Amino acid sequence: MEIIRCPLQMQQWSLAERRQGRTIAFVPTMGYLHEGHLSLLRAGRQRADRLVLSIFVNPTQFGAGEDFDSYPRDLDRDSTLAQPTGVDVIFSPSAPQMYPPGFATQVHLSGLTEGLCGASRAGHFDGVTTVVSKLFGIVQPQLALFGQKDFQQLAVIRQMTSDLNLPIEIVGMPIVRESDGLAMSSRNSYLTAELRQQGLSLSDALRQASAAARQGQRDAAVLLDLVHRRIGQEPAARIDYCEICQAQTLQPVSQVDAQSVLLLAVYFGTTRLIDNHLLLQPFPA
Ligand SMILES: Nc1ncnc2c1ncn2[C@@H]1O[C@H](COP(=O)(O)OP(=O)(O)OP(=O)(O)O)[C@@H](O)[C@H]1O
Ligand SMILES: CC(C)(CO)[C@@H](O)C(=O)[O-]
Ligand code: BAL
Repeated sequence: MEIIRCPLQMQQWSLAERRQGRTIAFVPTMGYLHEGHLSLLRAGRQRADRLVLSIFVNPTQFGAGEDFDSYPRDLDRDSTLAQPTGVDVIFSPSAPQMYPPGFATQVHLSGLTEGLCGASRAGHFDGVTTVVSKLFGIVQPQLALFGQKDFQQLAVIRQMTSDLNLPIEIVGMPIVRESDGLAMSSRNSYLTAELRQQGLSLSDALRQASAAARQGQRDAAVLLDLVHRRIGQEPAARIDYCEICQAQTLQPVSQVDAQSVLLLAVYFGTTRLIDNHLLLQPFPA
């Protein structure tokens, strides 16, 4: 496994592999790896000849006052975790290598980016679409894998890839959870034991709403009320958003059907956690 820091060197590596007729799968991350990331890597390993992981805490997708400075970073730890999955290259550039003086381009997607995380994190998705466009240009993958935990991000990347005619297959992967249901996230490392316990209310609320929907309750307002009441039991919880949306358009719905997804973002103290579930699918045990 090689660690490459220079974008040009990464691109040359990829172009050489492609000239040899080899396919490249790509998993973009911000590092501090957990089983969610590793599941993407294992799936990528099975689907292509070469596997590239990027680790880059992208400053442009963090707003003022967000956790860019405190975001966990540990490349040695990440290398140790990534190696057994069969990663060929970890691409880990610095911010000045990605955004040298004079950098002036922004990729902006309208519509899908406007609600949910886009509404509460101004400029976030411009940062994501711009950096992912750059990473795609540098890594030159045929395939890129993203987690459904970042449901809106996956929808945005799919549309961007289609709108820009990028010859890259976007693969969405299921949410990996801890045994008690908490969705894995690098940000879980911020939580005290007490806040982590309260954070379980996210998956618990999704589970309860899914059970109610599958038992026949299709009124979105009733299901959202159930979620508010469950999360409201936690003293440190502050709901950022709680919406039931159509999975492709991300527009709110009033009646639940097979395409309805319940999306949550909740602060526990200063830590913001996200989670979601397609309501009529059984919630994982
Ligand atoms: N629990 C998970 N299951 C599946 N995929 C995940 C999970 N958590 C993150 N991913 C995916 O890993 C990729 C990289 O995400 P990122 O590095 O931001 O990790 P994260 O743990 O979500 O961090 P954060 O704390 O920023 O939410 C994204 O495609 C994301 O959807
Ligand atoms: C896709 C991504 C790596 C872009 O910085 C990031 O948003 C993430 O980790 O989900
Ligand atoms: N997983 C999305 C990256 C972010 O929160 O900025």
